[in-house]
Amino acid sequence: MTPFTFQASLPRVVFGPGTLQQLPAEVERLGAAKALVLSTPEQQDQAQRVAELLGARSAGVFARAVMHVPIETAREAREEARRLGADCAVAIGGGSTTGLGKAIALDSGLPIIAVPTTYAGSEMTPIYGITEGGLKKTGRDARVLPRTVIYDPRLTLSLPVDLSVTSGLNAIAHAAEGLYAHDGNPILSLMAEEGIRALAQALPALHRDPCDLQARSDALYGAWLCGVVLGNGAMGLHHKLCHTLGGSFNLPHAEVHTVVLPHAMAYNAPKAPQAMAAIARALRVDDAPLGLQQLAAELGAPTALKAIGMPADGLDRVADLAVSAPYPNPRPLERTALRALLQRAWDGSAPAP
Ligand SMILES: NC(=O)c1ccc[n+]([C@@H]2O[C@H](COP(=O)([O-])OP(=O)(O)OC[C@H]3O[C@@H](n4cnc5c(N)ncnc54)[C@H](O)[C@@H]3O)[C@@H](O)[C@H]2O)c1
Ligand SMILES: O=C(O)CCC(=O)CC(=O)O
Repeated sequence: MTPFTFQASLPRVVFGPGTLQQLPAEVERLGAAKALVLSTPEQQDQAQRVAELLGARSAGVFARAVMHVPIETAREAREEARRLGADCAVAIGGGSTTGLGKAIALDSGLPIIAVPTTYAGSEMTPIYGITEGGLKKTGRDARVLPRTVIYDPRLTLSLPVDLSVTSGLNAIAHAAEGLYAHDGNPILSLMAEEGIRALAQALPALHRDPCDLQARSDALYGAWLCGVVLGNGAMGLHHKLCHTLGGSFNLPHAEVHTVVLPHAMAYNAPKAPQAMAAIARALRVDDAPLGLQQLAAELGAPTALKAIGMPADGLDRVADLAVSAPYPNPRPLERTALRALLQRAWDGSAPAP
C-alpha cells in the first residue's frame, strides 16, 4: 500500500426513520436558542412543520432557496437571520437548501443543522457554490460544513422517483471521482465503494416501490458515504464538466451528472483501472461506464444531454472551458478527446475512452 494521509472533518450524524423528532434536542446540543428554518418554496409546508416542532426555538422560516444559490438570495437569507436574531439555521431539503445554509454560514459563521431530503450529499462537504452575475463560483471553507446532519429516510418518501434516481446517481458521481482522486486514500475508497454499492441496490428497489422505507434508508446511507468522499477528495473531470454545463447552460444539476458520468468515467478508465474495477464490483457489472449508463436507462433516467436542454452549438464552448483551467485528473485533458466525449454525451451514445 502506498503511504497516505487521512484527515476528515465530519458532522455529527443522527440517522434513522423518525429521527427528525430529535431536532429540538440537537439545536439545544449546539447551545443555540433560535433556529432559522430554510427550504425551497416547494418544501415550505415541510419547513413550517419543522418550525412548529422547534416551538420556541424557531426564529422563523425562510422558504426561498433555489438551485445554485444566487448571491441575492444568500444576502436576503443572511439579512433575515440577522433581523430575527437567529443563532443557528436548519436547512431542510436538497442540495439547494443546504447550499443556502452554507452561504449564510460562510458570511456569519452561523452553525448549520442539515436535514437532507435528497441524495445530493452536500451536507457532508465543506464545498459551497454561489452564483453571481450568471457565474457560479465554488469553494471550500470549513465554516460551511454543517455541524449536525439528521438523516430521516421518511422525509425522502415524497422525493419523486425521477429525482430520486438522478440524485442517487449524482451521489455515485462523488464516489466515482473519489476513487481516482489524486489525493484519495484507502479509507475514502472503502466509503466510495460501499456508497456506490448501497445506492446501486437501493435505486432499483425504490424505483419499483417509492415507499420502500428500507430502500430509502439504504439510499440515504449511500448518499452519506458518497458525500463524505466528495468532501474529502478532489473533484476531477466529471464534476468540472458538470459545473460548466450546469452553470453556463442552466441545466438541471442531478440530470447533468447522470448523463455525463459514464462518459467521464470512460475517458478516465485507461488511467484509473483500479477505480473502474471497484465501481464495477459495486455495481455488479463487468464494465463500469457501460454498466452505469445501463442502470440509468433501466431506471428511466436521461442518458443524453440533448434530452435535458443542452444546445448542440454550446459543446465547443464547454470543450474550450474544460481545458482552460487545468486541474488534476487521471488522464490529461485533451481538447479533441473531450469534444468527442461531449458529443457522445449529447447524442446519448455508449461511453468510450
Ligand atoms: N456543495 C456540495 O457539496 C454539493 C453537492 C451536491 C449538490 N450540490 C448542489 O445542490 C443543488 C442540487 O441539489 P439537489 O439535486 O438535491 O436538488 P434541489 O435541492 O434543488 O431539489 C430539487 C427539488 O426537489 C424538491 N425536493 C427535495 N427533496 C424533496 C422531497 N423529499 N420531497 C419532495 N420534494 C423534494 C426541492 O424542494 C426542489 O424543488 C445544486 O445547486 C448543486 O450544485 C452541492
Ligand atoms: O454547487 C455547489 O455547491 C458545488 C457542487 C459540487 O461541487 C458537487 C456537485 O456537483 O454535485
